[in-house]
Order: sequence, then structure tokens, then C-alpha cells
Amino acid sequence: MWRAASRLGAAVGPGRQPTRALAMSPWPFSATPRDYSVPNESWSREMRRLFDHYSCLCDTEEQQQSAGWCKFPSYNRSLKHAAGGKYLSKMVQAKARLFTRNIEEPGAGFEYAVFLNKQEKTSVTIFQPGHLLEGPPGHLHGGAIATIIDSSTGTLAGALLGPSMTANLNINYRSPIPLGNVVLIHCKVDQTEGRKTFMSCQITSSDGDKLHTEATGLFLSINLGRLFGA
Ligand SMILES: CCCCCCCCCCCC(=O)SCCNC(=O)CCNC(=O)[C@H](O)C(C)(C)COP(=O)(O)OP(=O)(O)OC[C@H]1O[C@@H](n2cnc3c(N)ncnc32)[C@H](O)[C@@H]1OP(=O)(O)O
Repeated sequence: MWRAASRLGAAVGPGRQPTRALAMSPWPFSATPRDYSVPNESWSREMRRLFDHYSCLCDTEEQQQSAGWCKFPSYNRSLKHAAGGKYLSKMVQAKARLFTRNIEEPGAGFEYAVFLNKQEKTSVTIFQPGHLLEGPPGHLHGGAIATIIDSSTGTLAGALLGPSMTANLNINYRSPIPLGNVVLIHCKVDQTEGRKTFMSCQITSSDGDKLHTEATGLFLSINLGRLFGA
């Protein structure tokens, strides 16, 4: 199924934006938070093609109901929202940024967008790794791979379960990922037992032909108040 999903559809007009995104709770910082998971000038043709393809699946209410896809917006600050500003120093509140969104230069770090299918409990992340994420020469660092896996599975877990944390990640690195190459990260929920959600994930080339990475993860629902010492 993962492979089939990556092959769906052809490219549509460049830079087309999804008309529907997942409903989010009100943003606490300003009326217009910036969604980082939209095309910018660093995105390759393939990145835009995949973005347009998955955006099309989210386009209309009818398609949403039949296919169940939506784009998950991605902001660079979540801390004040999560903690309600209560337990954190002003210094931390002012400086904290989501790890994957704190490289300012477009294309230098993590360029990605997450599309969720809540009905099927799956997600697809389209990911274009930039030059600041180098590990082996010309290729993506294993820690950066772990980061994008954690972010992708964590986003799916958060959307399905609410506040949750990664308890365990197991990663098998099968083939190196060249910097700049667009890859797909397919995540799915395998099982839920009380607070525990078991997930699995594959990273493939954008045509689905090459397997780069496989992973499993365990996420636990948490009480946010406890996380911040309540
Ligand atoms: C929307 C926003 C967008 C934003 C989108 C951004 C997405 C980014 C997502 C990033 C996510 C992260 O990086 S999170 C950061 C990395 N993770 C962490 O730092 C977590 C650190 N660990 C912890 O805080 C804790 O260990 C918890 C919360 C995971 C669990 O603690 P707890 O709540 O007290 O639960 P505990 O009683 O220990 O365990 C409950 C049950 O789970 C089992 N269990 C616990 N840990 C494990 C484990 N590693 N492997 C197997 N099983 C485990 C226990 O045996 C038990 O089973 P039984 O006896 O009940 O059967």
C-alpha cells in the first residue's frame, strides 16, 4: 500500500496549495503563524510534484471524506502552547524552537510536509534533506534520519492520540540517503493498547523503488501537566 500511494497521480500546477488542512487549536503567538510545510524556493520539482499530488487528495470535502487525507501544518514554536507559559522561564519561552524548524536558510535543513490519513491511521511525509544535515559525505546523517522519523511518527501519534511522547525507536538503516534527494516517509499505527501506540515506518525513494530505512516506535499518551512538573 505504501508503494502504491507514492505512485498515485501526476503532477498538477506548480505551487498549488491545499485548500484544506487539519483543524488546529488556536495559535497562541499571533493571528497568523507561519506554516513551514509549504513550498519555498528551495524545493525541487520532485518535492513540489509530491506536495501537489498529496495536496490534491486533501482538496475537497468529498475527497477528504472518501480518502481521509489532510495536510498537517508545521510551526516553529510549540513550547508556550504546550506549557501554557506557566512553568517556563521567559528566556526559554523566547528562544525555544521546534528542532526541525530552526534552520532559517530555505533548503539547508529539514524541508518537509506531513500528510495524514486519520481514517487509515497512516501518514506520508515528503522530505528533502539539506546540506546542513550531512553525515557520510554527500549523504544524510543517521541522527537526522532518526529526527525526521521521530517527527513523522510523532505527528501521526499526536494527531491520533493527543499529547504523547516517544518511549522507544528502533531504526534499521538499509541504504544511504543522498542529500537533496526527495524521500517519502510512510508511517502507520500497528497496534494500540491503552496508553501505548505501536507504530512502524519506512523511508523510500520518491518512486518507492528503493528502501532506505525501516523503523518501529512506541508512543505513550501523556499528561502535559506532568511533563512540566505539575
Ligand atoms: C501536535 C504537535 C505537533 C508537533 C509535531 C512535532 C512532533 C515531534 C515529536 C517528537 C517526539 C519526541 O521527540 S518526544 C522526546 C523523546 N522522548 C522522551 O524524552 C521520553 C522520555 N520518557 C518519558 O518521559 C517516560 O518514560 C514516558 C512518558 C515515555 C513513559 O513514562 P510513564 O508515563 O511514567 O509510563 P510508564 O509507567 O513508565 O510506562 C507505561 C507503560 O509503557 C511501557 N513502557 C514505557 N517505556 C517503554 C519503553 N521504552 N519500551 C517499552 N515499553 C515501555 C511500560 O512498561 C508500561 O507498560 P505496562 O506496564 O502498562 O504494560
